[in-house]
Parts: sequence; structure tokens; C-alpha cells
Amino acid sequence: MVRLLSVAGSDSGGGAGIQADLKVFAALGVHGMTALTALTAQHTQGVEAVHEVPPWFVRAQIRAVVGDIGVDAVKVGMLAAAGIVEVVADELAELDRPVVIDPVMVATSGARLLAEDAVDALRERLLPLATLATPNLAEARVLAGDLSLDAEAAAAAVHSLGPGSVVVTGGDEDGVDWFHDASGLRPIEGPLHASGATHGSGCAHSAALAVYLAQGYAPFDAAVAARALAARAVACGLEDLGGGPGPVNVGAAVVAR
Ligand SMILES: Nc1ncnc2c1ncn2[C@@H]1O[C@H](COP(=O)(O)OP(=O)(O)OP(=O)(O)O)[C@@H](O)[C@H]1O
Ligand SMILES: Cc1ncc(CO)c(N)n1
Repeated sequence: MVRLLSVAGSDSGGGAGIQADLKVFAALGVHGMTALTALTAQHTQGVEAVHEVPPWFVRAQIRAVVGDIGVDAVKVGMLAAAGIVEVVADELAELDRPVVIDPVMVATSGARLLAEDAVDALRERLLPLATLATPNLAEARVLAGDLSLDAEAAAAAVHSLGPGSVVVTGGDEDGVDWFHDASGLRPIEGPLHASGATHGSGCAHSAALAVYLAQGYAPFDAAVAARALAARAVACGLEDLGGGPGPVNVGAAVVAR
């Protein structure tokens, strides 16, 4: 049994965060485990409140599962605070496993999911530990420190910060994901679905990437497969749920393969 660990926040609305990750893990037939970093009181229209988990307890959750069950790959999502970034970096540095870092910063609704003073720690401590990093264009620009970059330039700039490879996702732009590794830049193209159900697309994408890396896919092949799964999850998304962008539907996406 392939064992996945998600280090991420809880979305009470069940669309993003840990809830999306566990749905992906179950749908792809792997064993999912979690280290919660924060609880959000959240729905499709926004984030009402955030309750951070103390860094020592994030560390305790990671150590608990690594020590007994073992981990084949890790997906990192919302980290909330600099102290949490530091302990996650400490623990991942000890773990010789593929790591996907989704540098979650701001929810689609505009709520901050990472404190502004935690961006430097994310860039300097965590990104160099990533097998693959999956910023969207806005996150890639912040990490690169240049808000005027286009997706191709942003992918190159984030790659130079130390991850093995980078995918700048294009869901909010044109649907083209830009992959950059040591051999350069490649587009990952596919349909852009006109769906009102995109909540959790980025979480589902990075969780699927971690599964495919654990199963031995090369990073580019994993990124192609994860883009296809995330796109189908958007196409099958639950548009009628809630008053905002509805949750992606990962289970239906896997059945539709
Ligand atoms: N409307 C869409 N049609 C097809 N694919 C999509 C669509 N929206 C997003 N995707 C795909 O989903 C994956 C996640 O990308 P996206 O840019 O949505 O991440 P994100 O902005 O981090 O998501 P989130 O809204 O969860 O923060 C990418 O592979 C992207 O191409
Ligand atoms: C908990 C959580 N993680 C990530 C995102 C980004 O989609 C979100 N909205 N909520």
C-alpha cells in the first residue's frame, strides 16, 4: 500500500485543503494521512476564521505517522505561519521522500492563508526541499519577488530558488501549466473548462502529483497526469453547491478516466 502524508489546513466546506487531499488519496487507491496546520471556517464564498495549530503539534503529527506507518511521499499545502513553515522544513529535511510543495498564500476569495512574514521562510527553507513546487501565477510572482513576470518567466524564476522542478498552474489564466526543471521549460496543455466549480483545484492537483511521484512517475509525467485529473475534477465539479465557486469533484473525475 502506497502511503501519502498531507501537511495542510482543513477546509470546513470540504472542497480544498486536507479534505480535497484525502478524497484524491482515496480515489487513487492509496493510504492517506494528515498533519493539520490550521483549521479554517470556510465555505464556497470565503474564509470566516482561521485557527492555527501550534508548531510543536504539527511536528508531533508528522513524527507520529512517519515513525509508525511510514510515508512514501508528502504533499504540503496551507502552512499559515512562519513557525509552522520552520518545523515542517525541519521534519522534511530528515525524510528522504518525494515532496510536493503547493505554496498556498491567498484563497480565491482573498483571505490570507499564509502570514506575510512567513513568505521568506517558505522561499528559503521549504522550496529547496521540494521535488516539485506547484505555485499558481500569483504565488509564483510573490516567490520570485517580481509581480510583473509572465508564467514562463515566473516558472524559471521559481525553479532558480531550488526545487527539483516547478509547475506554474494556469487555472486562473489560460489553463496552460508551465513545467520547468533542470532541462528547461515545457508547456502542459489541455482543455480549460468553463465551470463554476474550481474550489480545491490546486489542492487536488498537488495531492495527485504526490501520489504519482510515490508511484514512481517522473516529475513531468506526474504533472501531465495531475493536470488531466484536476481538469476533469473541475469539469465534473459541483457547481450548485454553495453561493460561490463550488467544490471540484475528484471521485467523479477518477471514474471518468
Ligand atoms: N477551468 C479549468 N479547466 C481545466 N483545468 C483547470 C481549470 N482550472 C484549473 N485547472 C487545472 O487545475 C490545476 C490547478 O490549477 P489552479 O491554477 O486552479 O490552482 P490554484 O490556483 O492553486 O487552485 P486553488 O483555487 O485551489 O488555490 C492545474 O493543472 C490547472 O491547469
Ligand atoms: C485549507 C485550505 N487550503 C488551501 C486552500 C486553497 O485553495 C483553501 N482555500 N483552503
